[in-house]
Amino acid sequence: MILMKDVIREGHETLRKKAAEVTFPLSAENRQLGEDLLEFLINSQDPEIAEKYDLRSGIGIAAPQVNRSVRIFALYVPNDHGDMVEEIVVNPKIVSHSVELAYLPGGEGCLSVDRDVTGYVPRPQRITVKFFNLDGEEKKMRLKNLPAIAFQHELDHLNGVMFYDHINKDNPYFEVPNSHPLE
Ligand SMILES: Cc1nc(NNC(=O)[C@H](CC2CCCC2)CN(O)CO)c(F)c(N2CCN3CCOC[C@@H]3C2)n1
Ligand code: NI
Repeated sequence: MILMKDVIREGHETLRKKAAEVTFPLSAENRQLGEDLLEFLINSQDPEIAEKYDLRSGIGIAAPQVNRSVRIFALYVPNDHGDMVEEIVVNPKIVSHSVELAYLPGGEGCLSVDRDVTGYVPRPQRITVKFFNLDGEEKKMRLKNLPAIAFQHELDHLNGVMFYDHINKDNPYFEVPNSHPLE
């Protein structure tokens, strides 16, 4: 199982690399990696397991964060209806996105960042994405609000981008035009 000791922290060069696409059929290790990433999120949201193994709670985690520079991440995040978006995402692409932006009023954090970095991270509020599952089947999905923000945060990790790269340097709480806080 993935533990916090396996999560690399800012300053590690892998976090700033562009991760490589994977080919199908997946190697046993890449399949196992995808499963381990999702298992970490589920464990991290279970109060007993999280406490027992000292896990920080997560709704997303990307392979580069455990020092594997491949285009795989996992999501385990509630949507607006409280249903869990539970996905192992391989070779993702955003195919279209809304003009409207959204941001978390409390800002974002990151399992690879051991400090509070304040400020709004404006991202498209709605996205249409394509990716493959572990079996190489292509999936197309429309996401909005928290699942959309999480997907984009994880996709950033595959491109060596950290959430604070998006924060306005001059005014971290700048209300980007046409952006809405997610309550
Ligand atoms: C917003 C939030 N961020 C949590 N952590 N940070 C993360 O997931 C980082 C990724 C997120 C940061 C902003 C968008 C993506 C990890 N990142 O570094 C991966 O690249 C949470 F844990 C969390 N929730 C709300 C839902 N709750 C359901 C019940 O269980 C607890 C859970 C807590 N919401
Ligand atoms: Ni992160």
